Formats: sequence, structure tokens, C-alpha cells
Amino acid sequence: MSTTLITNISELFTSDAAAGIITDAAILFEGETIAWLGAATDAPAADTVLDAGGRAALPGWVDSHSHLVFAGDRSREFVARMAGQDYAAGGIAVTTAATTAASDYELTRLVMGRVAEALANGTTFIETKTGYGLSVEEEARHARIASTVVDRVTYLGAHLVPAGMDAQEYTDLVCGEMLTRVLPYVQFADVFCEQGAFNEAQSRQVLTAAREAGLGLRVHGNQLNPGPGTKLAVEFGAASVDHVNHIDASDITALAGSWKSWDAVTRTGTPGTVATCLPACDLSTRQPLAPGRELIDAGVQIALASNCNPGTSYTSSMAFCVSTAVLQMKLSIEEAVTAATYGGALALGVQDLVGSLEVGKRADLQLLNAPSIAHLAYRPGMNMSGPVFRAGALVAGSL
Ligand SMILES: N=CN[C@@H](CCC(=O)O)C(=O)O
Ligand SMILES: [Zn+2]
Repeated sequence: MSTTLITNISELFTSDAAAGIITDAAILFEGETIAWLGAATDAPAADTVLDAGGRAALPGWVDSHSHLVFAGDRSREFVARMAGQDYAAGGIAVTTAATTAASDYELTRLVMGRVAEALANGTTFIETKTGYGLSVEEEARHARIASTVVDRVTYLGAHLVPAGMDAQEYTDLVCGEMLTRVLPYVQFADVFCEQGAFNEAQSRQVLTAAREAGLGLRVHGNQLNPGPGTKLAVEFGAASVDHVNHIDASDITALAGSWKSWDAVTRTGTPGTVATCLPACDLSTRQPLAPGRELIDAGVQIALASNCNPGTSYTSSMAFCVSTAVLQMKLSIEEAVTAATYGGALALGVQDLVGSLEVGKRADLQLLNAPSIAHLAYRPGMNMSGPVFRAGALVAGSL
């Protein structure tokens, strides 16, 4: 198998608790896999040698929360929000109408464009959700289209009760025929447990049915209000609870308890429920930022994700999420980058494949047009994205 050495890396941030940061580094790919990494002076010979030009390198971003299957535009809703209107779950219906009207070709083209945009900005592994279909046919169509483009698909039929439908009748559909139809295309199920969306009993019903169907679980919890979402996620052993803006000390304690069988240093044991913070969404909806600092200090593993969607967070920039987490959520740059790489991988259960630079893992790596990862927050808003490698192949930029 052919080998590629990337050398002259000023700072290699591995997202690996043991290896940390290696300065004046090099990394070797063998096919799709990382075969070696260390000091450039110790680098082995390779078929191809690429000069990183003194740039910093880090794992590709792992974006564990997005809603890319949509058509239409909600900028007017955004403008109204910036003028003082509150965000409400009802906006989802606007996107559902526009998405239902889009052909398979158009929807596939839109999702592919969004994935390509994310890739060019360093995202090499991405999850996306259904949830703008809200009927059996549409949810199945969106799941099928997503499954051809992204790395992991989450079924979010329980996003909003469609207008004119009884909430219990719709929940039964989500747990019945709709679930059966999306199953071939999805790995996870999610529920928007929130006032105006699904209440605790309905959320339990969705999570129970999804678990029985063999899916991994996630919860949109405590985005807009205090409520049962986070504790439900822990109770059901969900892989993640996402948003976590309106959580209290008892929610943090419940999340921390889920990590008691996990060793954060050796990264062994049984993972708990990842708290996924979505800072771009928090800013765009003027919600309080999720308490990332408090969660980390309590021993909870967190992820940072884009939540790219047309209603609350129309960006796939993980770099923006990282800089916001550092500047406003009081994370260190290392914590924020780890959350946007290894944390996302943990939230998707793919930490043995991606999310850190370790021998044997998939060769997903991005170079920054900067000498250190600190520049991500030190120079906020500047595009730092350099060449991007996915599974050992150069997929964006050039060297
Ligand atoms: N909160 C629920 N779902 C999306 C927003 C959906 C929308 O408003 O279109 C979110 O994660 O923020
Ligand atoms: Zn979401």
C-alpha cells in the first residue's frame, strides 16, 4: 500500500489524551490509515512526501449534529428574531413545506453542496438528521437521500407535530410505520423534547420504540426551557443530549453520573451520554450559551457541533463553534478542539475510527493556514482552513 508523509508541521494537535501536542511534527498515512506520527526528525521514509509549510495540523472536525436535508430560506424569520422576536419550534413547518416541494434530484444536490462546503472547512465526518419531512413518505425519502451523502443519519420524525394532526396520533406514527420505513437508512433516532414539540410521555414513547428497533438514541433537550430532556437522555442511555442550554445542577449531576464507568485519561470503559453544545445556534437564537465549562468541570464529556439548519444555525463552520466556545464559554483551545473532534466522535460512537490522530485510525486530518491551533480563537472570523485529508486522500485545498 502506498505511503504519504506530511512533514514540517509546526504543531500537531492529536486530540489524543496521551499524545497531546507534538511540535515540529510529521505524520505518515498508509492508504486510508494513520501508520505513524511523531517528531519530524524521526520520520520514516515514504512514497510521497508533502511539506506542510510550518502549518498546524489537527484531526478533521467531527460534526455530530446537523440538519442538512432541507430546501428553502428562513432569513426573514432570522431578521425578525434579531429584532426581538423569540424563536419557536413552529418555524420547522416552513422548512417542511419547502423541502416537501423539492425533487429527489434537487434535495440530493442541496445536501451534497452542504457536505462539500463543510468538508472544505475541515469537517471530515458528519451526521445529519431527518425531521423536515414529518410524514411517512417524506421522512423515508429524506433518510434515504441523507444516507447516500453523509456518514451517519439520525431519524428525527419527532421534530414537530404537523399542523392539523393530533399529537398522540402523530407520535404513534413516528413509533410505528414511519420508524419501520426509515430503519434501513438510519443509525440513530432523536426526539425534540421541548414545550411546543414533544412532551415527556411522548418523548419516552419515541425513545422506547427506537431502542426496541435497535437504534442508538439522541435527544434535543433543554434548548428553550428547563424540562425533562437531559434526564430522559441519561435514563435511556442516549449517546448524546444536544443543546443543554437550560439545564440545572441536577441535570449536570445526572450527566456526570453517566460517565462514572469511563476513564477519561485512558479513554476506556463504558461511555455515558455526551452533552453536545451548539454555540452557533445559541447565538443565532439568542439563548444563553450552554454551560460547557461547568459540564467539563463536572466530568461530563462534551461535543461541539454546528447544528447546521435553516432555522436556528445556518452555518457548518466548526471553527466558528470552536472560537465561540473559547471566547465565550470559557473552554481552553485544547478543550474546544477536542470537543469538536473526539467529542463528536464519542457522541456518534465512532471514537475508534475518527476524532483523534492515532496509529490505526482513519487518516482524517486538516491543516490550518496558521502555525498553531490557538489561532482558531486568537483570530476569530478569519478563514484558517487549509488542505483537508479524508481517509488518506487530499479532498480540499492543495499542498
Ligand atoms: N430544535 C430543533 N431543531 C433544530 C431547529 C429546527 C428549525 O428551527 O428549523 C435545532 O436543533 O435547533
Ligand atoms: Zn438540531
